[in-house]
Amino acid sequence: MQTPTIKLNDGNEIPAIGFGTFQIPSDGSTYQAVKQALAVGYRHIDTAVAYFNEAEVGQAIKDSGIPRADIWVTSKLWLQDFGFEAATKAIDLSLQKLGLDYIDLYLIHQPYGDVPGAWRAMEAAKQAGKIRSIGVSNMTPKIWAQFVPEFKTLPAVDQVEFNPYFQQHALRAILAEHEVKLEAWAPLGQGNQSLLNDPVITSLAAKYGKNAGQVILRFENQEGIIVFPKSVHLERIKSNLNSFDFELTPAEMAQIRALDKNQGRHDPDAPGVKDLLLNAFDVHAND
Ligand SMILES: NC(=O)C1=CN([C@@H]2O[C@H](COP(=O)(O)OP(=O)(O)OC[C@H]3O[C@@H](n4cnc5c(N)ncnc54)[C@H](OP(=O)(O)O)[C@@H]3O)[C@@H](O)[C@H]2O)C=CC1
Ligand SMILES: O=C(O)C(=O)[C@@H](O)[C@H](O)C(=O)CO
Repeated sequence: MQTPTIKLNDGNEIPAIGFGTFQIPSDGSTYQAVKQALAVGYRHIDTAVAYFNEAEVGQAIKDSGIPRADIWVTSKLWLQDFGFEAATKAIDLSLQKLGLDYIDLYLIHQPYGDVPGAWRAMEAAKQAGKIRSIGVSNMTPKIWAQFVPEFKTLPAVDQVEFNPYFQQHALRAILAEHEVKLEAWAPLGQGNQSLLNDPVITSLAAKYGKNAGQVILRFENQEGIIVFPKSVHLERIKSNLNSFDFELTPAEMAQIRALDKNQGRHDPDAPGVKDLLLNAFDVHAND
């Protein structure tokens, strides 16, 4: 099954659904999950240097036998590598770990510190053909206003937390103005049971003969949002992808829109968040 694509503001077409790899360990599990995802039809993989699993992602892609041009690969620059020179080196290192000649989409993973220097390095890498599209992640309206007006190139995406309980209306208005696509991280609320068991979601699932995850992903897709749910279970890997063969009506979309609680698990504007993240993910710990 061919998955739909979404056109970015730089002209590239990204598969609307991909496979997320956060918290899948590098003990063979990432290799196995990505291999299974590709085998069942995913053509878009989301990874990051801070997930410590780029090498297994790259190996699974290589061993899949699928032509490189048919797979969209996203990776991300972590906080220790901001600034022009460090970012330039980090991009080459990610390419090396992935075993790829180019990355389709590369993101500023967390927007703190020398973001302008990192962005210039990403623009240069794009120019050099090492990256096809560049974007940002975890930019709130406040952080967007701090950095993006000075960027020479507009980001193609902002990858932020999004699910029916956290619909990011203020940010979406800004992104729409610039034709920047929203990518949803944690599109299933990281398995949030109250969301998955919400009566609005479960009643629609029963109506369409789908599961709750499929209804949530379909809602997000119909909102024009790019998703990449993560799972290490083959049945879920398959069912999450199989969420494009039914259509929610405008009234049903309105019902899910009404579930918004503007409630996320992560607040990028919170004081001290940069240090918390740096402590949690030290990408040079083993250098
Ligand atoms: N830019 C950023 O800062 C961030 C980016 N991301 C990216 O976004 C991706 C997706 O977000 P993620 O945080 O993984 O969260 P998701 O919303 O994709 O949820 C993943 C969790 O939900 C469970 N799950 C998967 N499918 C189903 C289903 N159909 N029904 C019920 N439970 C299900 C999984 O369990 P199991 O594996 O056991 O099936 C896992 O525990 C990440 O993997 C990563 O690539 C994520 C966080 C932050
Ligand atoms: O998973 C990611 O990509 C992250 O950046 C995480 O750090 C995420 O933002 C988080 O765990 C916040 O609490």
